[in-house]
Amino acid sequence: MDIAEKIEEIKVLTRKARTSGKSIGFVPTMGALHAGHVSLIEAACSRTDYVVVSIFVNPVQFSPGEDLENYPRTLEDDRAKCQSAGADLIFVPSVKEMYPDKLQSWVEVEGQLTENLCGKSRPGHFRGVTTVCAKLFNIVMPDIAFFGRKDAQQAAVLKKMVKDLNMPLQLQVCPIIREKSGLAMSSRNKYLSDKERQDAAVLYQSLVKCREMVDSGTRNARLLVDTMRKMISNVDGAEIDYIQIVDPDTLEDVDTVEKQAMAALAVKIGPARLIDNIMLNVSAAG
Ligand SMILES: Nc1ncnc2c1ncn2[C@@H]1O[C@H](COP(=O)(O)OP(=O)(O)OP(=O)(O)O)[C@@H](O)[C@H]1O
Ligand SMILES: CC(C)(CO)[C@@H](O)C(=O)[O-]
Ligand code: BAL
Repeated sequence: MDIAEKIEEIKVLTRKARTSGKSIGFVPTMGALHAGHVSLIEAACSRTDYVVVSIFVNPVQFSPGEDLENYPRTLEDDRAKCQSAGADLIFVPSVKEMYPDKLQSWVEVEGQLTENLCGKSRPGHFRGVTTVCAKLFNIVMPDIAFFGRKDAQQAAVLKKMVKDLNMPLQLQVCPIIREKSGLAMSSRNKYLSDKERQDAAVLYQSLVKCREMVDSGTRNARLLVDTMRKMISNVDGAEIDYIQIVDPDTLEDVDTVEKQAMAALAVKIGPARLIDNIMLNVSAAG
């Protein structure tokens, strides 16, 4: 496995793989890798011949006051995880390498896709994500890029960017990997104390309850959200940012669950703002 800090090195190595007939898989990350990231690397290895992982804590997707400085950085451990998952190349650029001059060109997806859900409390966040992903896609030129469904809004926004701008790659969205308690794996779980980590299991429990209610016939989104809100509010100190039922493709709010929908939430538990979601399926008969 190679590790490179410079864009030029990545271009040379990926060109070599491409000219020898290999398909290129790409897993963009911000590091502090866990089993969720490993599952993306494994998916990439199973579908493509040469797998590139990027590790870059992208400053332009953080707002002032967010956790940019404190974001966990665990490069040695990350390198070992990439190697054992089967990656071929890790790209670890510096901020200077990615943003050598003041950035004047941005890629932005407009509308509810970026304004609803996390867009409300993280203005500018998705513009930072789409811009860095556009840059990374231009550097790596992958055939397939792999993203996790935990960040479902990010995946929906990036799909729209790729479609709107005819970017020559496919996106594959992979399942959420969870801890035993059901808590979605996340680099930010490192901020949680043992007690907070136990408390945070309520997020998935509330999503499962929501899905069970839909399975047994509840269609009213307000009732679903109220039930989840009550469960989460029982945890001392949990601060709800949002709990919403949305269309999984457009991310527009849904009042009545008549076709497939997504329950999504963001909740602060102690110092960590955590997100999670679940698909709600309505059978033709139901
Ligand atoms: N539990 C998970 N299961 C599957 N994919 C995941 C999981 N957690 C993160 N990913 C995916 O890994 C990729 C890189 O995400 P990132 O490095 O931000 O990790 P993260 O754990 O989501 O971190 P954060 O705590 O900052 O949200 C994204 O596509 C993200 O959706
Ligand atoms: C896609 C991404 C690597 C862009 O910085 C980041 O938002 C993430 O880790 O999900
Ligand atoms: N996992 C998405 C990156 C972020 O929260 O900034």
